[in-house]
Parts: sequence; C-alpha cells; structure tokens
Amino acid sequence: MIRAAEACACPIQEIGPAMAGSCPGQFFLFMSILESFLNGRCDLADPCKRVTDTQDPDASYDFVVVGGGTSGAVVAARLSENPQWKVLLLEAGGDEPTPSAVPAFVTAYWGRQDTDWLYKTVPQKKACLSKGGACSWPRGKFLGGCSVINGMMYMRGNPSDYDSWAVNGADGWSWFEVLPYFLRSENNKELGAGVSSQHHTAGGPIPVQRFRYAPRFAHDVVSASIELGYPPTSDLNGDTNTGFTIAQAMNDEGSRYSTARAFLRPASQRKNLHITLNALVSRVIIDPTSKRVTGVEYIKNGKTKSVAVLKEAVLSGGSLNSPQILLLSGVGPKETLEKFNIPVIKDLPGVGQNLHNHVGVNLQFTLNKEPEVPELNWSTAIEYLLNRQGVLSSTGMSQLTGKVNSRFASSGGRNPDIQYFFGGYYASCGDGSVGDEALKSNKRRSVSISVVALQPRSRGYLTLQSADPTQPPLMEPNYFYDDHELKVLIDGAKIAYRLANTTILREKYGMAPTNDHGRECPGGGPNPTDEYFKCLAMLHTAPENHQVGTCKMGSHKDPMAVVDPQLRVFGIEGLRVVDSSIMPQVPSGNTAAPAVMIGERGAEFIITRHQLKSRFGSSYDDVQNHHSEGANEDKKQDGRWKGWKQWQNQGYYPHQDWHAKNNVHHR
Ligand SMILES: Cc1cc2nc3c(=O)[nH]c(=O)nc-3n(C[C@H](O)[C@H](O)[C@H](O)COP(=O)(O)OP(=O)(O)OC[C@H]3O[C@@H](n4cnc5c(N)ncnc54)[C@H](O)[C@@H]3O)c2cc1C
Repeated sequence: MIRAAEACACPIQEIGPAMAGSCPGQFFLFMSILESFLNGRCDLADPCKRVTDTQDPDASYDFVVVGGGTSGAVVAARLSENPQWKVLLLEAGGDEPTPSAVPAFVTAYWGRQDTDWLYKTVPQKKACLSKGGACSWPRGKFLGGCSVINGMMYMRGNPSDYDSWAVNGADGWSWFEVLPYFLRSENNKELGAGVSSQHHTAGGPIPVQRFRYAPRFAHDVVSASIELGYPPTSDLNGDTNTGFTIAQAMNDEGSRYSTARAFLRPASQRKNLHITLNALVSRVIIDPTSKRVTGVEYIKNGKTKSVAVLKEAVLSGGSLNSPQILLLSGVGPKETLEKFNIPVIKDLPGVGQNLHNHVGVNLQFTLNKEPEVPELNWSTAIEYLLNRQGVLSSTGMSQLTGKVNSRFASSGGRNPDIQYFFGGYYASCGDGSVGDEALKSNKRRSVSISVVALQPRSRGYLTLQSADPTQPPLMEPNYFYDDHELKVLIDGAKIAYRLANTTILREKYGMAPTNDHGRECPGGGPNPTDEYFKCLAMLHTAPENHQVGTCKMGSHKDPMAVVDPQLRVFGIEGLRVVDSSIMPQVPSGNTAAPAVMIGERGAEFIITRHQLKSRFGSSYDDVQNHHSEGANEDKKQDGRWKGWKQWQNQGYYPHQDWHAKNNVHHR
C-alpha cells in the first residue's frame, strides 16, 4: 500500500536534496526508505500545484519581487491576483523538497549548502562562547524561505509591540491597524476550541491549528506551569498573553504549510506570475540621475542577467539579505559603499544598522525516570504514512511555549518579556528500531528549555565583507552588549528551574538539571547563583532566529529609517522592502506570522498605489509621497490632499474597508 508511489493526477517529481543525508550514518538506510515512501504521497508531493521554474524570464515585468520567502511569497501571490500585471519572482534557492512538509523533519534542511544560507555571526565577546563565539543563524534558501525550515509556531507578539512601532514613527502600524493583516492570511481551524474569533478568523490561505500529536510530557509541563501559578491559556495570541501552552502552528492534516505552499502553489497556474528559481539577485539597477529603479540584476547558472522593472521592485530577501542587496545596489552608508567601490546612488546611513534578534540561554535537563527511546521507528513511520498522525506529524517538544514577565517587564503584566522554547522528543532521525536496546542501556531522556529575552536592547549591524554578491554579509549582533538581556534571562532561568522542580515534573519524570551542562560556570548546583546563569547564557547561548531591523521603517524625520511607513525606500523611486527587516523593533514572540502580515500589508500598499495611479493618473504619486512624508498642515489644505481624502472616502483605502466588513475591534 505504501511501497509504491501513489498515482497522482500529475507526475511526481523528486525535489531538492535527499533529506536522509542529514541523518547520521546508522540511520541512513531507514531514512532513505522512509523518504522514498514520503516522496510518493500525492498530498505531500502536491505535483499538480507545484510552480514552474521560468528558466528565461521575459525582458520586463511590472513588478519584480526579490526573494520568494515568508513575506515575498505573499507579495508575489497578491500582486499577481491582478491579471493585468506581470509579476516576476526571483528566488535564490529551489522549490520546497517534499519531506520538508513533514513537521518532524524541521531540522533536516538546516546546515546544508543547498537549502540554508549557512550564516554565522562574527565572533561574539559575550555569546555563543561554547562555539568559539560565532553563532549559527540558519536561514531557509528555497521558495518559502524560513517558513520551510521554521518551527511553524504561530505567534503575533504583544499588541504593545506594534503600538510602540507606531509611536516611534511607523505611522499606521499600531496593533489596531495591523490586526486585519494578520487575520487576512489566517485560516484558523480551532475557532471556538480555546481560540476566540475575537482574535482569529478563518478563510485565509494559511491553516493554523495545533499539531495532531504532542508528547505527554508537553501536556505535563503545561500542568506544571499552572502549579507554579501561571494562568491556564490555550492561546497566547488571545486575551491571555502570559502562561504556557501547546501553540498553534502553520500546518494542516499533518503537514507543514509554508507561505510558498499557502500562497504560491494556488497561484501556480497564473499566466502573469513567473517564478525563476536558483536565481541570486546581485543588485537592483537604479538610474543614478532620476534615482528610479529600472531593473534587477541576477545570477543564474553562472551567468549574470537582468530584467527591466516597469513599476516597482520589491526586496523580500529577509533581514540579512535585503540590506545586503541594497548595499550592493549603491543604497546605504556612503562610507561603506565607497570602501567597496560601489557607486553611491543614495547615502542612507540606516541600511544594515539596528540589527537585533531575540537571544536566550539554553538549559539542559534530564528526565531520570524516562528512558531515551527513539521516537521514530517503523511503527510511528507507518502511522504517519497511512494516516498523517503520530510523532512525525509534530515537532516534539518544540510546539510547547510559554511567555512570562521578568521583574523588568512593563505594562502591568500585559507585556511579557520572556518566552520559553523547549526541545526534545524529536522524531527527526531513526533506524526503524523500537528502542529495546535503548531501554536496556538505561540511557535517560534529555530535554532542553531555552529562556529567551523578548525585548532586547542590544543593537548590532550588518555590512558587506565583499562586493561579491555570492559572499555572505558581515553580521554583528552585539549579543549581550546591553546587560538588560542577561538580567532578564537570569529571572527566566530561575523560573525554568522552578518549573522543573514542580511536583508533577519532579515526581513523574525525575526532571533535574543535567549534571555536566555548564560545569565550566562557577555557582551551579541545586541553588545556582545569578553569576552561574549569566555565565551559562554567554556559554550556551540560544541565538534565536528572529533577526529584524536592518531596513528599519520610520518617519522621514528619522535619519536611520530606511523605508517609510508604506515600505518605500527613502530617496529611491520604485523600490520597497517588504520582509522582516523593516520591523523597527522585534515583536515579543516568533516572527513568521508578523513577516506574513508585513507581506500582506506591503502588497496592499503597492496594489492601492498602482490601482489609484491607473485611475487617477500620476498626480496620485505626488499625493502619496506628500502623505507619507509628513506634509505640513498648509499642504493638507491643497486640492491634491483633498483629492486623496476623497479617494479614501470612495473606498480606496482597502484596509479600512476590511476593518468594517469584518467587524474587527481593538481589544
Ligand atoms: C530555524 C528557524 C526556526 C524558526 N521558527 C519559527 C517559528 O516556529 N515560528 C515563527 O513565527 N518564526 C520562526 N522563525 C522565524 C521566521 O521564520 C522568520 O523570521 C521569517 O520567516 C522571516 O521571513 P522573511 O520573509 O523576512 O525572510 P525569509 O523567509 O528568510 O525569506 C527570504 C527569501 O529570500 C531569498 N533570498 C535571499 N537573498 C536573495 C537573493 N539575493 N536573491 C534571490 N533570493 C534571495 C531567500 O532564499 C528566502 O527564500 C524561525 C526561523 C528559523 C530560521
């Protein structure tokens, strides 16, 4: 039944590198067999909806989107909904490999040249010291970007994060204003089952729900948190944003939903959307006199090519690549551009600055009453192959999370500043055996808790280390430059220790800190000191994957802002950045849902602009610039401004429309 490939309506193609290669040698045979079975399932391979790789794009397009990742897939799909517009999406990687749809294989494509950008920070003085100071930052290099390799956890952050963006110059990005764009993409399948329709909705392209399986231990950690006094919650994006829960994730029927799957595959038959894979964009071509984008240059099959842009180019290369592409295009700090002999098109000092990320400490625990048995074996594999159920349909302990307040959190408990991520019970690699040997060996199970500081104050930067677009940028996050994060982590680590010592976890699992973890740090033992946790944070840093801020959105008065609140690059005509790099401050939670929200919002800005332009002519441009550049009151009285208001009143302000239609209220 499962040995042969299913007969799908379209021929199945094997896509991407073999996943089995990411497992150690003894697992290779079993993993290869399992992989070939998985490749033959129609729902996972999805052969009829896969995008076609346009090897030779046309000479020009209305819109060229750079990077088909989490945000870029949304932008390209939304823009191509208008059949009048020709859209090209250029993606440096290939299509999503079939096994990436299996939730348990979340790490299978990390650390591989063909699917991960393999980025590392410069050596840190105070972080990642167990790794020599260089922190690894995996980044997905395929259609769907990081949404193909992430943990799928669906988190939006705290409402106050967005209010703070708005107060600090991102006009129009308060919680009330961004919520409709979170809802637009969401297809929440648990409405009413612990998830309220006051905060969630159904009908969008991304299915959101809990995985079909969670280890018993994950449920018991939630009980333990209640024993500690944290409020029971089933939705940290709802009324209660503090506490522990098994989180909702972007998945459906036992498999991952990347944005490529949710947005691009349904659009794959559109004649006006071309997608070119394995195309590394090397720069945006900008006319030095008019400062207008005229084209995009890219490298494919070793050849440098270019395509003309008729309306706009959109950078969606992510927080580490969008600023690099801007720099290579002559947009960035003048000194950097001159250092690399790149002609200066626009001196924009903020490009690459404000790099920041969540950061945490990795704590290890042993479950002294739990044998270390492999999660993945023939029985669990068959459960998945037949029914898409069981351990393979989930990410083990990674689906559990918690958010709490340290002593430093503001806003009376509504703005938690610590998040917990858990590790263990993984089913990523196996040899098919059910674990009798493991039972005999008396090896105990280990689990990890990463305590993460959600509102970091340290800021770093990204710059070029070469003018060669195939070389990685230089990334300096300055982890723990500001002591604040370490203070928050000390609080958070103490809470994690108390959690491990609750009656349920201590008595049922024998949970205790792993003896030799952090032995280099003085002050460990049953009652660790603050200094111990500080040392542990610097040694066993959890560097997180929520990098943002390098093309910061802000007002025209902010010299370090790179894009305005409509995501247009200051001083350049026809160029926007639409991805996580525009976030002025990282939200207090994971960043994929915010990246999708930004994609939705950015696409709408573009659509609105060009629909209005075609309807009202070029005077619309003047009005829009005037609007976003904080025009003074006198100008607001002129006819064009009145015209803008009139257009809004005629219903050409889609996000307001959407608010009204969907009866969305501020909470
Ligand atoms: C390992 C990992 C686990 C994570 N877990 C979670 C989680 O559980 N929940 C959550 O909410 N968030 C999670 N995140 C974070 C979240 O996934 C990212 O913040 C978000 O997906 C970033 O979206 P983006 O569109 O900005 O960038 P990306 O998704 O990285 O997209 C950028 C795209 O641009 C392409 N590209 C880059 N440069 C070029 C170029 N020069 N030419 C052409 N194409 C280019 C890339 O290949 C990529 O496809 C995780 C991230 C990682 C890496």
